[in-house]
Amino acid sequence: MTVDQSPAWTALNKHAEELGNKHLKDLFAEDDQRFDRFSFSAAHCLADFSKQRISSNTLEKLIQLAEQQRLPEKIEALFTGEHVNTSEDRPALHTALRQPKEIPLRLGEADISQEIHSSLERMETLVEQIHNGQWRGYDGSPITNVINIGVGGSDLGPLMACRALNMFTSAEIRHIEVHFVSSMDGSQLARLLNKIDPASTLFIVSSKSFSTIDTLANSNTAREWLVNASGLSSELISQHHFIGITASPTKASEWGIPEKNQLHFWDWTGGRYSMWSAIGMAIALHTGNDNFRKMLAGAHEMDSHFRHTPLTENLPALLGMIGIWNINFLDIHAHAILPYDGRLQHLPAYLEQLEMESNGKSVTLNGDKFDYSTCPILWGEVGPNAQHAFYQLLHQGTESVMCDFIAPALRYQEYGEELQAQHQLTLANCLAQSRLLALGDSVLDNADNAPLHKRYRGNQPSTTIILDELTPESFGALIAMYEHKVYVQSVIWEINPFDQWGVELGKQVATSLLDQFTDPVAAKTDSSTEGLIRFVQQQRREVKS
Ligand SMILES: O=P(O)(O)OC[C@H]1O[C@](O)(CO)[C@@H](O)[C@@H]1O
Repeated sequence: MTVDQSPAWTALNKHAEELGNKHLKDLFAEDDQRFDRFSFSAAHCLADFSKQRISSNTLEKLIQLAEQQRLPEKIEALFTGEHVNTSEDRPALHTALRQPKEIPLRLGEADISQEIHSSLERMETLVEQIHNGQWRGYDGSPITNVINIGVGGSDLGPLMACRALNMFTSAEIRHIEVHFVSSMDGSQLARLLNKIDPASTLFIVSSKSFSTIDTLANSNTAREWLVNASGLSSELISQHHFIGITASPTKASEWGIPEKNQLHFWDWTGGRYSMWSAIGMAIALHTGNDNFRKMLAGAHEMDSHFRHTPLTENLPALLGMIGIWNINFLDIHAHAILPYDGRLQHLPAYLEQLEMESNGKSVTLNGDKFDYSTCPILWGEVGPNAQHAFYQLLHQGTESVMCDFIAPALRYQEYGEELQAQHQLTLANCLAQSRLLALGDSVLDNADNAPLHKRYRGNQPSTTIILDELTPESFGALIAMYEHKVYVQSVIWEINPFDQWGVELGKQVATSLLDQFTDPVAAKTDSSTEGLIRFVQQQRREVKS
């Protein structure tokens, strides 16, 4: 029996028939305590669910579904290292990466807490060497530019964190600029190589597998650039200019990263859950080791909340379960991520991978196909900019969309009044948008008289997440909250959120197509692919002649 045939699911279906058509403006009119009833806080975050299309009864029924799916036991299984990643037969222990050293965690014979902390300390030593100018380029220059080469989980987390926590970078380490290169097309790399000095540039090759073609292509180009600039061998260049961060040390060595320049993490760290491991080195380089540790501490705070708080007040559990309500019972399949703080500009892209690569699945843990919906389509943008781009669709389009509004309560405390006023303006916009999305033009007195093209129907559900301030701690907690939300949903849908088989075949097909560009009689494909390759070849011939 799949979950959609279970008693708790059936009860929610019935409840959705009764409540589902009720407009948010009526829910607010009936109960002026909605905010108190439906907002919860923990670990620097307040989540206001009152603008979701829920009643207390909805939450009770969602909790019953979570209990029926044994969520509390599954949470414990995650933290204690059970093999929750069934298709790859291993644990998913990202929570262990942010656990304080004193708390032991046995995995088989080993206490992995010790291993994790020695890796962290080794990373910190390298970071210090780079910060204090001890690490030198091939001509003795200290390092001033660091380029993280990685993609997906080996890029998005560190990139997001560096932008989010930029203001915490102290003056002593500002001389190091950290850049990110991910795309295999080479555009980011080409732009950088044109303007930086090879002798003072260090590359961090971040790749769990050390076999991702995007990352290897960029790394090969980078090494070639250094070899050409220095006239030295690639071995010597690798000694001074390449650090490898990986769970596949043999492959890193084969590529040419000397062992002393390698930092390792573990196959039980999923790529998109890895910014807490040595993959986060770019974050420590940019914001300092102490801030990296504060980020881990904030995430750990959220972990403890998730592990020990009853479901009725558990932020990640509620966030996940209300998502389930929207997707599976209110039939909403689009989710917008709207940070009202430019420092969180990369949060939407990060969550796109976290949520869609984790839960974009259609087969249960037992390998059965099912009929219910799973992960919705996520996208987003910094809220104030999105207002001038796609909010038209949110307010007047035909699609139901659930939104997450995210903002800090306090900002610019140490700056002048102008910037503080800008923050207030931003918050006012954030609250205005969620209010209008929920209530529609009932916020006006005489909206009924307006022509249809000026009407706002409202009833678009949203959650507002307010951080006390954006700090390394609150940022860590926020991201951990979303990680756990994804896990909660996977437990309900009975899917494995820790594998990503859906990205493998594309890599294989691309490899085989590469031959087609040079050998036109290579294996047959399809008329579109062949036609497009012919067109590219023809363009090349014309340029040559
Ligand atoms: O760190 P790696 O092994 O280079 O992988 C990069 C990314 O590629 C993926 O495997 C998808 O192709 C992601 O899951 C991962 O974050």
